[in-house]
Amino acid sequence: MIEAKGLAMTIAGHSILNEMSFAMRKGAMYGIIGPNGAGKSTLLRLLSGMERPTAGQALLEGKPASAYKRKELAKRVAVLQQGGLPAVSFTVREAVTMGRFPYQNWLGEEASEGGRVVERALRDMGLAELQDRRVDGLSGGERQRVALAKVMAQEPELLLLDEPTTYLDIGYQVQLLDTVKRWQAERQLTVVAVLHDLNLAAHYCDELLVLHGGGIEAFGPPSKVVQPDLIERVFGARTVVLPHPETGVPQLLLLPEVPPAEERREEASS
Ligand SMILES: Nc1ncnc2c1ncn2[C@@H]1O[C@H](COP(=O)(O)OP(=O)(O)OP(=O)(O)O)[C@@H](O)[C@H]1O
Repeated sequence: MIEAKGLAMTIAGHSILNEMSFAMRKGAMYGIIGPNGAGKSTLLRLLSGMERPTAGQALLEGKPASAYKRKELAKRVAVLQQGGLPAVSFTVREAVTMGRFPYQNWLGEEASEGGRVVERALRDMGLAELQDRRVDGLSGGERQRVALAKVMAQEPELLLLDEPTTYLDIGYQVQLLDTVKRWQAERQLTVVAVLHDLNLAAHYCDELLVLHGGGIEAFGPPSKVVQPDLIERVFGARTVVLPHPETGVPQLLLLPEVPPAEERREEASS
């Protein structure tokens, strides 16, 4: 589905991504992880065709994104950018319906199919009750759910998500990723998500691509990648990795250098 061949990006004279090559298969979910500034969003923009690499190629189904016509590309690839939707004055339903633009004629019309897809996207993201509210009056988390419903209304084959759980409380983080995962399974959707929460990444992603120092530090299933030595090398954070008691998925616990607050209070009072 996706193939990076010698993909490299230099911005303002700084090499952000060195030549990297990898392949991602159709219907799987991938997490891109790495420290701040590692080039995760840059890589996502290169995969989507929003930016051109300085060297190499990002291929979608064997063709560079630039070889697709705009609407044809939009039927295949949807991108949820960092920060989601801006505070626009459209209603929630109108904003989600905009996701249907690749299927509309020049008058903005399409066959009845579109209405059903929009209904489902609104329902899946828990937005049915908010559908007549204006987007600029919503909270950051509500807007993020509208942004995801809009990209899903686009019915893409490849969904690129840049930190989709930003602004969401833990309940909605899980709801959003559960929904994406169900879509992935039902529709053979390929998902590539930049995720900062490594525990969520380990739970939801089939494979994790770790960016560090301009290159790929590791690429593989969470059980191989989520290891304390790799996490310390890449993020400079000490951790303990334990299997989740119910799922067995590797989960990280942070090991800060300062002892817990409660312990410090007890020491001070004794
Ligand atoms: N237009 C630009 N001009 C100059 N530098 C840029 C530009 N876009 C990105 N960069 C730099 O490229 C590097 C990678 O940025 P990118 O946003 O891809 O990182 P990231 O891994 O997504 O970071 P974060 O986790 O903080 O969101 C950063 O050092 C950033 O400052």
